[in-house]
Amino acid sequence: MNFIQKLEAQWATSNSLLCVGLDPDLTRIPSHLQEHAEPIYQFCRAIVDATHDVVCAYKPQIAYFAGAAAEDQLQKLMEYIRLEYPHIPIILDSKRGDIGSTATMYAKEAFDRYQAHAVTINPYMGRDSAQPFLDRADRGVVLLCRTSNPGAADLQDLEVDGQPLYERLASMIAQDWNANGNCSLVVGATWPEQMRKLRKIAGDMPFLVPGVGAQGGDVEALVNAGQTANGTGLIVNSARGIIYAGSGFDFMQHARDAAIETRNLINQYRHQS
Ligand SMILES: O=C(O)c1cc(=O)[nH]c(=O)n1[C@@H]1O[C@H](COP(=O)(O)O)[C@@H](O)[C@H]1O
Repeated sequence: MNFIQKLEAQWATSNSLLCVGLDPDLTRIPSHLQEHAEPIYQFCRAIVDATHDVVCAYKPQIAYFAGAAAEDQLQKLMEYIRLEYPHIPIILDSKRGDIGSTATMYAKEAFDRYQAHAVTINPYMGRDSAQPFLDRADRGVVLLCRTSNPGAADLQDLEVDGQPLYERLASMIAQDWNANGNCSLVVGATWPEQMRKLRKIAGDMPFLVPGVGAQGGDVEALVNAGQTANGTGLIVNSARGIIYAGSGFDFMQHARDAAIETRNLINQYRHQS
């Protein structure tokens, strides 16, 4: 089963388009976990156990692990999820992008070392920088297109022959780079208008949509703009809004409640398949 098939199966069985972002900041992890030998792993594992039946995917962000010299805890977490919840796709968020020979090593890192089902990459270095990832037909390649941050327009909206660069990129990916059918696009929740146009360009290609919760994206607007005809097509990511919903001994329950609330809000605006 390739990444897209796995995602489609999980969309259907979970009835959820919610992806919980695993961005474990040591300064925000509940104090009772701080003394543990592996606080980041313990925190993320508890969040996963509390939300596994509410999500379509998990997205660990590598910087939160690498910045704390805790890549071993990321590896352990990925193993845990694969073993306990093998049906849930894991998208490793590492936004890699480099010349082909180095990109080959980054693909190895994501798909062989961490055994991620999919990885985020930055495609703005061009096709050859994405190729080592695209060649792994069984894995997903999630390419930055129109990002959620306030500065997204600075470069991504520059016009090329009268069309914004991010739209050109989306067409290129849909018509050419997606030969193995393993591509998805990152489209920020904060830009529903742009998302609507991208949905027309990209057909049913899945969109990873960060920016709800802490970044304030409008769930109704994004679901209306980005869902496909069967009411799927979206991996709606929220990290801080869910994982830090509570900070005491019962942080898992608060995370679960926040995840259920976000899933239900998303579902409210979905077409019925
Ligand atoms: O690739 C991403 O996941 C990503 C792309 C983007 O355009 N904006 C964005 O926020 N992200 C990531 O999505 C997560 C958002 O986290 P919260 O704002 O806490 O929900 C972070 O891990 C970001 O690195």
